[in-house]
Amino acid sequence: MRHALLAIMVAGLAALAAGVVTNDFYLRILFNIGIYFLCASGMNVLLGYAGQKSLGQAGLFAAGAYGAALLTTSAWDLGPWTALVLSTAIAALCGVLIAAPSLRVRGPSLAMVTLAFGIVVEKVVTEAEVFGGAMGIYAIKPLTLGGEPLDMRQWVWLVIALGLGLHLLLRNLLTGRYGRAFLSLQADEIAAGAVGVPVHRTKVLAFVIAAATCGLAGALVAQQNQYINSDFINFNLSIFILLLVLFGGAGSLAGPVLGAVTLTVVSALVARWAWIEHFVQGALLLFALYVMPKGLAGVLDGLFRARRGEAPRRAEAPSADARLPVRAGAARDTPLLQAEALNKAYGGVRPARDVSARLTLGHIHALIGPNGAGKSTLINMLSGVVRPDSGRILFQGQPLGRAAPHAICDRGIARTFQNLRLFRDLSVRDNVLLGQHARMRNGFLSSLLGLPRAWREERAAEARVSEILRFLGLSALADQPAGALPYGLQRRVELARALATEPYLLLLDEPAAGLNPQETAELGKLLLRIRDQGITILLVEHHMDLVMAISDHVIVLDYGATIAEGAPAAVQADPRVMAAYLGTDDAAAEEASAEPELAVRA
Ligand SMILES: Nc1ncnc2c1ncn2[C@@H]1O[C@H](COP(=O)(O)OP(=O)(O)OP(=O)(O)O)[C@@H](O)[C@H]1O
Repeated sequence: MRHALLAIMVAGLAALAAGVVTNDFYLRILFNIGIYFLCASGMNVLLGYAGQKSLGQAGLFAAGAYGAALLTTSAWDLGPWTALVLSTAIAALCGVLIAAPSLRVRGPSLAMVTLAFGIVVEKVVTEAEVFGGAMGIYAIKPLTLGGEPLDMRQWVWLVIALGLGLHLLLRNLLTGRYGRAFLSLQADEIAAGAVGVPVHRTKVLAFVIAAATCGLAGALVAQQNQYINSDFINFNLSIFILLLVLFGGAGSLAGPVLGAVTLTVVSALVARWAWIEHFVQGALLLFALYVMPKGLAGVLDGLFRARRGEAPRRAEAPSADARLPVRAGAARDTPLLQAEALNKAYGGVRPARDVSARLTLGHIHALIGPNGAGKSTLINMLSGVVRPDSGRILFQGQPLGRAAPHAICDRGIARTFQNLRLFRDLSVRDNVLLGQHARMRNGFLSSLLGLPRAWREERAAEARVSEILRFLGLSALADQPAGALPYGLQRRVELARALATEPYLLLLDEPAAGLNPQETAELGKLLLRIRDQGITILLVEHHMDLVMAISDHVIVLDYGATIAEGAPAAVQADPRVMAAYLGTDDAAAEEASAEPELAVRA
């Protein structure tokens, strides 16, 4: 609420300034700030939150501008307000187009593809007859109020109103499950999918939001000027939009406004020396990247944070009375999971050879084997991160087929990773809330509009997450960035995040790796409590003491094949298992079988 009031106050002050200013030059600066704010707000979602680097935003600006131009001047002859809405929609559709490559390429490659998109659009609008060639399109209908075209002051008020509306809508969206989902993409796409975030869909959404706001800005500029030509659409514009976000503060709600105000004013100051303008932009980009990587918003935030001081970093003991949120309705008449004859090969390496496994509801199953035996590969196949070459997996009697990781998570299989994959810059609470992503039912519109349903879902998810944090003894660390915690606690946060997906089956890839003996013993107790709350566990582990102490059933892999399975004691005494671990030949294995008390160790 405080944020909304502040935003309304800032917009009110800007509107007041527009009301008293008489000079057209200053009104135009205010108009430009509004236009660039619109572009930057959407770009902030794409770059600052979702972490997708696009250098083609000028192409989307063009889609909106030329959309409005053609819709109001050609045979369609639409009204200017209808054209404004439709051209924004056209730009949003182009956003889907530009999002397509992002599903395949990342980082610099994505930047190159989007750059190519911008250049192609620039070429097309310069050359194609339909866009008026280099001359552009004239006599675009301006927006009207009561039949009269808006005057400059009214244009400024309009962009301020649109900017405020957009800011409040995006704030609703970004402070809830969608904002967290965008941030998770930026941090780690594999982990995002594993906790239930639909990676492709969320990426496309970010591109569409950025495209729609750029398109809206383009349409407004075309309608205000009443003409558009290819001079407006150039690579500099794409860079400028990028700079607005980087300089203002990527990933901060205040970033776009700080960027738009500062850079528009600076541009206006140096506008009369064209050669300096580009130089200043380049210098500001370098300055933003090197000196303040989190932009102006980051600098201001840092000042406030320094005053607030640091919070404690100690975990408390897990709370004995906390209860995990558990999904009802696990099928009891079939095995929880059945893997049948799974095979996987990477060139000559075959980490899965006809692997079959059967997991029973309410048990702790351990998956053991020497290094490189194929344990992580099996976990990856069960969680959809890796597709088996052949074989099938049935979960609660239904085949998983080619389901994506987020869909598998949604069906009730959660996982942790051998090499931690936390969202390091997010707080512990947000990491765990991301686990709730697929359990929350508020859709895009209710989140964007901040409807009561979205608030209720958010509060309910927060309550469940608090309970999970209590269960694991992490409550005191909820507001700490996950990446700043000691390693053992980071492992616990990853476990909390997986539990937040409310799984039937929890796949744990070496959860005790890097833990000291005391932490390992605590982990063992926690896993037993998790099982007792009805969650089945498949545990990949090298700590044999832990495996033997808590498992109900052990599966042993060697060279991608199952060599033994059964109760822990029986498996421990199995000569094939000892041979695999000790690297002995058959004769030695026979000999070893005569000494059943020999402990199996990794
Ligand atoms: N993406 C990949 N590309 C090529 N080879 C791979 C890939 N993933 C796994 N492998 C190989 O498959 C084999 C099994 O790897 P996996 O990580 O499943 O073993 P593991 O039993 O989990 O081993 P560890 O206990 O050391 O973690 C290894 O030889 C590994 O190098």
